[in-house]
Amino acid sequence: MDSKSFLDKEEKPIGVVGVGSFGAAIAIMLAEKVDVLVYARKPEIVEEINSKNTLSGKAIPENIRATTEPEELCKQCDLLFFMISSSGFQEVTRSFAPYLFPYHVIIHGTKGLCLNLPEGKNLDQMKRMKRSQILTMSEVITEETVVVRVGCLAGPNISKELRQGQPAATVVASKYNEVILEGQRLLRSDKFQVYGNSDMIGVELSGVLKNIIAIAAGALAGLGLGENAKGLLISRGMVEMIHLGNELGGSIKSVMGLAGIGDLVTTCNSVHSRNYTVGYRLAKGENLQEIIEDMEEVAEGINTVRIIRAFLESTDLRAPITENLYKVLFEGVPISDALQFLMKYPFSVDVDFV
Ligand SMILES: NC(=O)C1=CN([C@@H]2O[C@H](COP(=O)(O)OP(=O)(O)OC[C@H]3O[C@@H](n4cnc5c(N)ncnc54)[C@H](O)[C@@H]3O)[C@@H](O)[C@H]2O)C=CC1
Ligand SMILES: O=C(CO)COP(=O)(O)O
Repeated sequence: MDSKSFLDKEEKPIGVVGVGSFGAAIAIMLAEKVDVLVYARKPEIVEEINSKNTLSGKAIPENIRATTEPEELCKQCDLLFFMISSSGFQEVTRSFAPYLFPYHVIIHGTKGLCLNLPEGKNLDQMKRMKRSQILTMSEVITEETVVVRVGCLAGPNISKELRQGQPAATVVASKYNEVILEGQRLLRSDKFQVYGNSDMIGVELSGVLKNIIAIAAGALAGLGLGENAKGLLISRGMVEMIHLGNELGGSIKSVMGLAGIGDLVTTCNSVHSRNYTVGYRLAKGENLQEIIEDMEEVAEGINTVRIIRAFLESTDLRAPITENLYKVLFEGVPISDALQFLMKYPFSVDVDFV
């Protein structure tokens, strides 16, 4: 593979928007090959990176520089990795939009959903939602900017493990082959494998939907249940992801790949997963509000459960794990009752999706 970028003869820095846990891990991996310019909204983070070459007190490569200015990032970089949690994604995308041109490429790493609701409406008021009212992050980018070549990054990528240099793999998905090739060129290393997939929506949805099942897996662990129960949850969770992903516009095949079943197994087994941790703490008796207030980072699955529950109301589809988790999270149903309901649910066909 050509070691030069398809974007420009001269290698420009690569932009990383957001240096939370995942953004920092990706910026550090990119810095092994190219110069990196990161955007952070807090001046003290930018100051720390530029003056000390550290982030939260930990050393980072010298070729990572930082700015608080979207305009500077867009001027200096042709390719930007958007690594913002879904709650801030629309706002940040809008702040970049005036400086983006059709030659820019954006690859995002966000495993959440945004909403496209009429003026003045919010999720609390929406009992049911149509697909057109739900946006994946690639849809946000396409809606808010003139950028055409959009991609996403999803897979079993617990950032703590990536920062430790442990082996892992991811999927770069895009309708545009050059976006996939560029993602592979920039991220692939002896420790990091990068697969390509042209079903971007399916890959995005896989990363989004597995968070629901990861919360449920944490709850099972918190209840002290064993590996048989987890095997049941993961396999039924995968079936639920397949049907939901398909209804939302993704391909079944993507759920069966690294971004689907791969990430599902990882997050359902990792104490480093925020979503798993939410479920675990709920099962130990804490309430959701306490957990959210106490967590520094976002567990995307909580909001995803609400959005998917409202989406289900506009379809004939049943998603028993999601529906029961909604009752646990937002209607005060005890986890043990939800589990009993699932044990009695008339699942009968093992494989009904091929
Ligand atoms: N941490 C992980 O292991 C992985 C996380 N992800 C996904 O990546 C996304 C980000 O996750 P983390 O980095 O872990 O979260 P985080 O909470 O550590 O970082 C989120 C970043 O978004 C920025 N941000 C949020 N709202 C903003 C706003 N309105 N304006 C400007 N900046 C804003 C924050 O400042 C921060 O830099 C999530 O969707 C998550 O599901 C994906 C794979 C692995
Ligand atoms: O998606 C992840 C790893 O692939 C991270 O999961 P959490 O958001 O649950 O920490």
